[in-house]
Amino acid sequence: MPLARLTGLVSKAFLPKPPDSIAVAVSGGSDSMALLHLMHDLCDRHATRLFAVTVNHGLREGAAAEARQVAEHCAQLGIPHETLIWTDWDGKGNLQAEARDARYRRMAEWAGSLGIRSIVVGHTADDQAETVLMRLARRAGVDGLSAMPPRTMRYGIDWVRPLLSATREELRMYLRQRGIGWSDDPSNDDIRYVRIKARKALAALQDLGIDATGLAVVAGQMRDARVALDWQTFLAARELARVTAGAVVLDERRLRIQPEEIQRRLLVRALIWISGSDYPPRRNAVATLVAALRGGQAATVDGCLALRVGEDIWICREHAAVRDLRADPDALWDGRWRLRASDENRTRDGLHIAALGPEGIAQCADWRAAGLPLQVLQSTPAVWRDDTLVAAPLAGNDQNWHAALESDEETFFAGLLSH
Ligand SMILES: Nc1ncnc2c1ncn2[C@@H]1O[C@H](COP(=O)(O)OP(=O)(O)OP(=O)(O)O)[C@@H](O)[C@H]1O
Repeated sequence: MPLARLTGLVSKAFLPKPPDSIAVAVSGGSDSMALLHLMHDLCDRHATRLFAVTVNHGLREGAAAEARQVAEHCAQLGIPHETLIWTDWDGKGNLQAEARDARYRRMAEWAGSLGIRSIVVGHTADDQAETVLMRLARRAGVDGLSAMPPRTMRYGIDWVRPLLSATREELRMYLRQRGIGWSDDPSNDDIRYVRIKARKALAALQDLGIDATGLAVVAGQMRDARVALDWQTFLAARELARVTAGAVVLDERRLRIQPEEIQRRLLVRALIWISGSDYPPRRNAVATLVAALRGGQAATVDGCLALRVGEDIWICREHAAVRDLRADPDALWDGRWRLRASDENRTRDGLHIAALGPEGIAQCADWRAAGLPLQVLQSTPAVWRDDTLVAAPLAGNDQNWHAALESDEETFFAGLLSH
């Protein structure tokens, strides 16, 4: 009897009880229609206000009619429903990915305007298994194979996926038992999409006894392994890492005795924290960087520079990656530095901030007194008037200006645990 199990899955996702108001994202397909009903029952029991939302991407004939059907269905259940229209695609990039991203953004904006902080989505064990297969094809490691998490914070919304261990068939059985219909998206049969290829491959793997539930369990275990690795990386970082002048400094001898995966994770997190990138650098790029450092060489990746200085490895911004940046002196510089003048009355006209770079060092006679490696100092912010250096706070040449990181050492350490 699937009902009790499915009811249990949605209540478990919101223990001890759901928030006062919550939204469910309904495409009109079987997964999200089942989710709509399961959430309706749950919210009824807890007097939670449930809202529903559908995004019409306008990409298929029939999309508007499907959205209308969802709206009518919600009206019968007494659930306020909104259809959001997405017509902004500029023809660039991957349509599927663009549509997904736009969908999440639009739904987040809509929820924010109603004061809703959580949106429930209907990803299933089948979606999870397809994701695992696609990631295997891309030679993913523990992180990639952990597939979709049960919750994600994105665009200020807590996205909840309570059905990750339920199969599509289970949900369809639930709908049939209740006499509820759903729409079938014809693109779900379009073999040009990698996801649909993975779906077909999954069907073929049944003969080997590999099914969606089994692969979803693997994804869950990978997620646990990932959390354990993140903790191990965090504890290692506390032992051997520190932040100085916006750079991450690693004690090379202590780093070397860590398992390779921990070394890699620590380097990756340092690179992400410094570059501000949303994505980790490619595996090959990190492997090349590790090899270079072992050989005592410096290497660059994603606008960052890693170099060996005595017993330490310094990872800093590559000054050339930010040297052309021009901003007003009060702006956030390179996504993480904020400059302040102690004398607020001094004129700022004609000033801009750019990396100190070799040109700045050339105008900074006693930069060595700062005790920082040359390359690190070059990547720090400096105040300029045209080509003339006005202040280089980290080189200590003008006491009137101070530079502070918006994202400090604690943020770096916390970032090691938040994935
Ligand atoms: N157009 C949409 N409008 C609102 N929510 C959507 C939309 N498309 C997807 N979602 C949400 O994201 C979840 C997963 O999306 P996915 O693309 O895997 O689903 P689908 O195959 O389009 O539909 P379903 O999961 O309902 O069968 C859906 O279950 C639903 O909660």
